[in-house]
This record gives sequence, C-alpha cells and structure tokens, in this order.
Amino acid sequence: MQKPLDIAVVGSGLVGSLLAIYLRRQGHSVHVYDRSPDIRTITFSGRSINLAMSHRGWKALDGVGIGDEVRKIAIAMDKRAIHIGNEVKFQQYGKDGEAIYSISRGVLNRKMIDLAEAAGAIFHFEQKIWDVTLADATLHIGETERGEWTDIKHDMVFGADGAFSRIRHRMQRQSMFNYSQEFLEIGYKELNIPPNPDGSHKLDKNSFHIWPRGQYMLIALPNLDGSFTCTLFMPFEGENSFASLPDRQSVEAFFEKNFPDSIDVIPKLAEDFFKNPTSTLVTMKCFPWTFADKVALIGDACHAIVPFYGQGMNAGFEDITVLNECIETHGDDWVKIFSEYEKSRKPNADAIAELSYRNFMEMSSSTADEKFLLQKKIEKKFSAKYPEKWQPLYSRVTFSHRPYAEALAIGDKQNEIMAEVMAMPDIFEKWDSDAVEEMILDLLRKSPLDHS
Ligand SMILES: Cc1cc2nc3c(=O)[nH]c(=O)nc-3n(C[C@H](O)[C@H](O)[C@H](O)COP(=O)(O)OP(=O)(O)OC[C@H]3O[C@@H](n4cnc5c(N)ncnc54)[C@H](O)[C@@H]3O)c2cc1C
Ligand SMILES: NC(=O)C1=CN([C@@H]2O[C@H](COP(=O)(O)OP(=O)(O)OC[C@H]3O[C@@H](n4cnc5c(N)ncnc54)[C@H](OP(=O)(O)O)[C@@H]3O)[C@@H](O)[C@H]2O)C=CC1
Ligand SMILES: Nc1ccccc1C(=O)C[C@H](N)C(=O)O
Repeated sequence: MQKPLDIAVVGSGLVGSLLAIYLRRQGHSVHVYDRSPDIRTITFSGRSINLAMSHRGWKALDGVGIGDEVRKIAIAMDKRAIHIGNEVKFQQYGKDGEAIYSISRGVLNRKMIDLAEAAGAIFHFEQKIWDVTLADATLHIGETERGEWTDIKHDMVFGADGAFSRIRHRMQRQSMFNYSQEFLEIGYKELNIPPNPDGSHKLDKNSFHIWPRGQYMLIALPNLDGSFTCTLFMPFEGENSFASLPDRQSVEAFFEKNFPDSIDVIPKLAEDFFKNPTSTLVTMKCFPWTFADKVALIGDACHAIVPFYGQGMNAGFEDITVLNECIETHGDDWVKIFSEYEKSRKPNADAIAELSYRNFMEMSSSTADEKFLLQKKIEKKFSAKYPEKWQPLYSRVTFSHRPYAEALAIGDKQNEIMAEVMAMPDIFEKWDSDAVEEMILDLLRKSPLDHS
C-alpha cells in the first residue's frame, strides 16, 4: 500500500476502470470521470462490439483477481478460419490449449465499472473534462467548451480518456512534447450474423473468421448469445471501397460476388450496412506520457493503434501491470514511478503500433497465400521440436509477457531466416524433411536470435 492520495481518473473505458481498481488496492481514494452516461444504464453502441483478449490482458485482470470472473463471459478462439471461395481452411494460433478470447466490450466495461465501484472507486458520469492544469492536477469540467467550468483539484490525474484525449491535448502545448497522428485510408463497418433459431452459432464458434480479399477483408468474432459480430475493413475511396457501395443493390451484389458464403448468414446485410456508421482508424503516438508527479496518460490516450493485431486493449492493460510494478519498486516516489513507467512502455507501444499495422497485410492477403500457410506450418513444427530455439512471432505477441519490442526485433530476424527456407527449390514437397530442419538450425547458428 502507498501513502493515500486523492486521484482522478479521466475516462471510465476499459483501461480507466481497471486502473481505478489497481489504485484502490494501493489505498488511494479514486474518482473516475466520464463524459458519457453510465454504460450500465444504456444500450451500448460504441466502436467494436467485441474484442479479442490475450495473455497480456488476462495478466492485468488476474493481478487484481478478476480474471476468472471475466473468463466466464469469454469465448476461446484457438484458430483462424480462413474463408476462400466456398472453402474454409483453419490455421491454429498457437500450441494446443492456447487461444485468444472473444469478449463483448459492453459487458466487460460494465463488469469492470461494477468491480471498481465495489472496490470503492467513485464514478461521475456525464462529466466532460475540457482541460487540466498540469502543475496542480486541477480538472476543468463543464457542459460546453465555451460555457462555465467547475474546477476540481486532485493530488494526481490519470488521462485514460482514449485516442482523442483532452488530457493529452493540454500536454501537447508543452515544449518538447512530441505528437503524431495518422489516419488509415481504410475504414470499418460492423455487421451481424444472428444465431440459429435454437441459439447455436451459424459458423464454427471457436474460430476467428477471416475472409481475406487483398485490399479489403471481412472478419467475424463469436458472441455468447450465438451471434457473431462481423467487421468489414475496406478503403474509403476507389475500386472496392465504401464509396463504391452507395446503395442496397451495390452492397448485395458486392457481397454475393466477394463473400458468397456470408450471404445466407447475414440476413439484414443492406439494412445494417446503411444503419451502422463507417468508422475511422488512427495511429497516435506521443511522448512524454507524464508531467512531474501530477499527470500521466495511459491506454489509447498515449498510444492508439490500428486494431489488426487485437492488441490495443491488451497493451493498455499491460500499461497498468507495468505501472503497478513500478509502484511496487519505488514506493511513494511518484516522479520515479512515472519516469520508469513511460521509459519502459514507450518502445513497446511503438513496436505494437508497427506490428498492428503490418498485420493487416498478413490477415487480408497472406492468409490467402498457400506459401504463407506452409511457412506457418514449418515454423510450428520446428518450434514444437525446439521450443527454446524458436517461438513464432504471433505467439511472442499474443501468448507471452515478453516486451513487444523484443517480439518485433526477433520476428524480423526469423522472417529473414524463413525467407531463405521458403526459397528452397521444391519446398512444398520437402517442407517436412530433415533438410529443412537442418537449414533452419544452420541459419540460427550463423545468426542467433538472442533468446532470453
Ligand atoms: C474496431 C476496433 C477493434 C478493436 N479490437 C480490439 C481487440 O480485439 N483487442 C484489443 O485488445 N483491442 C482492440 N481494440 C482497441 C481497444 O478498443 C482500445 O485499445 C481500448 O478501448 C482502449 O481503452 P481506453 O480505456 O484507453 O480508451 P477508451 O475505450 O476509448 O475509453 C475512453 C473513455 O474516456 C471517456 N472520455 C473521453 N474523453 C473524455 C473527456 N474529455 N472527459 C471525460 N471522459 C472522456 C470516453 O467516454 C470513454 O469512456 C479495437 C479498437 C477498434 C477501433
Ligand atoms: N486506434 C483506433 O483506430 C481508434 C479509432 N477510433 C475511431 O475514432 C472515431 C471516434 O471514436 P470515439 O472517440 O470512440 O468515438 P465517440 O463517438 O465517442 O467520439 C467522437 C468525438 O465526438 C465527441 N463526443 C463524443 N461523445 C461526446 C460527449 N458525450 N460529449 C462531448 N463530446 C463528445 C468527442 O469530441 P471532443 O474531442 O470534443 O470531446 C470525440 O472526439 C471512431 O470512428 C472510432 O472507431 C477510436 C479510438 C481508437
Ligand atoms: N481483434 C481484431 C480486430 C480487428 C482486426 C483483427 C483482430 C485480431 O484479433 C486479429 C487476430 N489477432 C489475428 O491475427 O488473426
């Protein structure tokens, strides 16, 4: 336990509500402010209905003993189901027993607010934070940006207010504060596959479904009620884009041509397509993340990434794990805690931003490529035989707690090795042979991966 402080958390999203639980466990009084109404009292309509949770997320939840509670509402997905034409191919994610987990964002967020409240955090909904005075951790709250504001002073403020953070907005005015934001030319739209009349799932429930089509793709994640939430990722403009689908007829024709096996399972295709918004995707980077011992950013507020690795929330939860480790090490020295926290997290946030960006190509193009699938098969076999010599990149990111930056660096070296292996003549015939194994061992001897 630390010396008790009066701490404000701005944002009651996934990261803010979990952080509130951790701060309560350290003995602080915690006030959480959110501009939106209490998500427990409204029908949830935010971005991405469901999310994939993996090892890093589970560790943060288990750290305050709420992992098992959340596991009850999660569905394991141990493989990709890749839909090409009318055929489905499966690609296992990791070792037997390893999986990523589909969870409803709304259900998870509601549960965490309940748990944070039970832990003693006090929530203030429909409170818009417009500004913060960094030097003394004072929040400025009001109905409108130009109207009257109320000032509320705390000992410390955490900005967990998402990709368009107002807390970060104020920090941006500091000299030596670096900031960048880049929107993708690809947007997304959510669609729905309802359950069968008996409540069962229409597609394999324990798979992450992908329809890879190069410049665009459709994905589907299972929900507990037997439905799937689908997301169409596609360019805003050009051929095969949202702009090229202006009406019911064009949408139906596009899906019939490009996703023929989805037609029967998405009954309200055109209706949902025009009812649901087309949303944007952004990568946001900044540094520093903290101001003295007064203000710190956490989660999407300091590292918004594109969603293609399913790691944004996981990375935000890992911020909390690391912050808590810094607290355990440095006691009440918050200057030290903040400085270690941002130094440790920044390179890893940058690494997962890069990996997430790259995973769009892997999902939308490579998964449709026989050579890619063969490469994954070779890596899986080699890693099963020599686990201490080779852990595939996907597992390093998803089923490990080692730093993302290490995964990126080692993954690049592994790719160089695999490029040589895949260039072997007749690789499709001899992928299972001793010659392939020998070649990998030889390349590893010449260029070790620096396993720790
Ligand atoms: C399409 C899509 C799919 C995704 N899929 C996954 C996935 O499968 N796995 C995964 O790990 N991650 C995924 N992510 C990323 C994940 O959604 C985010 O990383 C996560 O929501 C970040 O949580 P947060 O609490 O930091 O921010 P947010 O969830 O954005 O919460 C911020 C909160 O702050 C409040 N707020 C904002 N401004 C103010 C203000 N001025 N005053 C008061 N309150 C304010 C908001 O109302 C909100 O409640 C996905 C993202 C997208 C876009
Ligand atoms: N990494 C990524 O790719 C991410 C992408 N996104 C995308 O960005 C877009 C916006 O996301 P998100 O912020 O979640 O969406 P919201 O719809 O919640 O917010 C969008 C904007 O509307 C304003 N707003 C919303 N609600 C309120 C309110 N109650 N009071 C005052 N202003 C409000 C905010 O403006 P103001 O700034 O003035 O408060 C905010 O910047 C979506 O397309 C989403 O998918 C979002 C997060 C991460
Ligand atoms: N949650 C997501 C949301 C959007 C796009 C991808 C994901 C993923 O999780 C991808 C998964 N990790 C994969 O590599 O197959």
